[in-house]
Amino acid sequence: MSLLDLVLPSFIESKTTLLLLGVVVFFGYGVYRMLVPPKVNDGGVPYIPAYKTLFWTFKPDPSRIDLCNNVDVPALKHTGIARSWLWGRWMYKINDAEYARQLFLKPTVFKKIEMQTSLPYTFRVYAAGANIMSENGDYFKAHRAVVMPAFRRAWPVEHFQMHMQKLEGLIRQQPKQVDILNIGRRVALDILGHIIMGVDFGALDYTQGELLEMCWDIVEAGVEPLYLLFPFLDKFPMGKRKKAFTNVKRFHEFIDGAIEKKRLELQSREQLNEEERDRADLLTLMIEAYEQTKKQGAFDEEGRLLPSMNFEELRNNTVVFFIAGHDGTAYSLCHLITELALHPDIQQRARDRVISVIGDKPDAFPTDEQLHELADLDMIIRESMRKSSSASDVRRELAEPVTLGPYTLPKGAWVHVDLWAMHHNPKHYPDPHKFIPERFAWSATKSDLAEMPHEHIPFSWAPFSEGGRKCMGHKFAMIAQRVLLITFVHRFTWTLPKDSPFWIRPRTNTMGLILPLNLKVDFTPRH
Ligand code: HEM
Repeated sequence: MSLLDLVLPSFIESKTTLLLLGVVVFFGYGVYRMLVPPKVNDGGVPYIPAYKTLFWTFKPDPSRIDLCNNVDVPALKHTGIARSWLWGRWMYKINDAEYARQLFLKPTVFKKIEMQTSLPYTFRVYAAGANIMSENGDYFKAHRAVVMPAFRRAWPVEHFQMHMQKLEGLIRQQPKQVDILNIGRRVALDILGHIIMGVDFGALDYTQGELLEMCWDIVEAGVEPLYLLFPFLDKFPMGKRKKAFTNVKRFHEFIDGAIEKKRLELQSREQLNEEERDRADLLTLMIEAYEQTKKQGAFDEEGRLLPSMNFEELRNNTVVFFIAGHDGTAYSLCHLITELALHPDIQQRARDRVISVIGDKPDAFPTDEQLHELADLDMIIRESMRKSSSASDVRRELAEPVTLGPYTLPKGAWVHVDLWAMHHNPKHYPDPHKFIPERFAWSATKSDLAEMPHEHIPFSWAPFSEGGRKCMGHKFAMIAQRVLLITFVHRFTWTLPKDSPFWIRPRTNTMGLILPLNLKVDFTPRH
């Protein structure tokens, strides 16, 4: 009789030991799967060891640029594609614009990942359920029929003026060591509250504290790297995470109330005219389109009747506008301020240009025409969004096998364009770590595609994604950044404190939407 025969029976008899053994096998298999990706007949796509991603994600003092430089760009250098561990699974990561082009332009093959079926228990699904961002095919078209009319509009400067004045006042009160993330989030929330729902969140006035806290708690929970890497943890929300789930419930109630109020207002009045439409908030326009499609149905390009959207989905889309819109806008503003603090010469050139158009009176603010005339400032914004894209990636699921260069990826695989790695791919952008707005000089002209120089590779700049599923708020987000840039260079000069760690490299989180960590800036009023 061997030693094993003696030990094993008594070992197995104990239920606790068996349970423990089960847990060890379960987690052991999980760890093994993280270290060794399952074999796939894809033509030999290389893989990035998961421990590397984990190390650069969770190391103290993290930075997305470190993850990009030390893991993504070297791994993708020769192939433009590699397998990577994210969202609790292996997926394909790409940073070659030619591969990205296929993903952007073939939405029926590179489908949106329907989170509510693939990872139904996650915070993201709890917060935003089925919405325009997550749907495919006819369901996406049904959402688009209701959402799109809200975005077919102009964005007059009057939408921004009051918020910019408040922001200016706030900085003037205490111009040194300004916490940029904090003010970026405040201004984004107030602007978005205004344009999405016509609600004043009072973020720049430091009023409405509870509502604000609730929104920020949700926003923070959405970019928590631990849950982005290991989504199964959302099955057991505890502590801070549990509080975030509760806050989502309260936020839903708040939005439901606002929708109901607006519906009643709309019922008691005539249809909106053109001028009212340009001033109306997105929710009002969306409810108008929703009521119309409920009465008359929504149809696709071939005249086929589309499924109808329900009330909950109307709310989900409002939540998505807040989550996607607030974070993207806030963090892009932060990155823009950082780049101009690091590059005083470019800051001054922008200032000279702005003064040449709007003058230098202390309260000068651009008119709509002047805003249009200053479109050439977008090259600074574009370069900032290239160097520090607030969205770090764009993910899709394959509806059928796809060939990318020498590789064939199987049906069902998840593929994501790593925007950071693509925007720092030296093949597309020589000296990718340098801030050179002139790379985008061609984009200042009206017919930008016609003016695009041959060396600029189409689709290599995609902070808003591209193709049929490009960000619906992209025009608004570009204008918001232009207005902020104009206001800031006109009213202030600014720099980083001497001891700022950002002089050496930016400190940011590493997954999801990318935001600066502990960034402080010193402002000096010009008037
Ligand atoms: C600088 C700010 C912003 C950035 C960087 C940004 C980025 C993005 C990106 C990368 C996507 C594509 C996601 C994907 O394909 O998986 C997207 C989609 C979307 N964004 Fe934005 N966004 C910004 C602002 C906004 C704003 C202000 C709104 C609305 C108020 C908005 C609404 C949307 C919507 C509705 C979609 C879904 C489009 C679709 O799936 O067809 N975004 N955004």
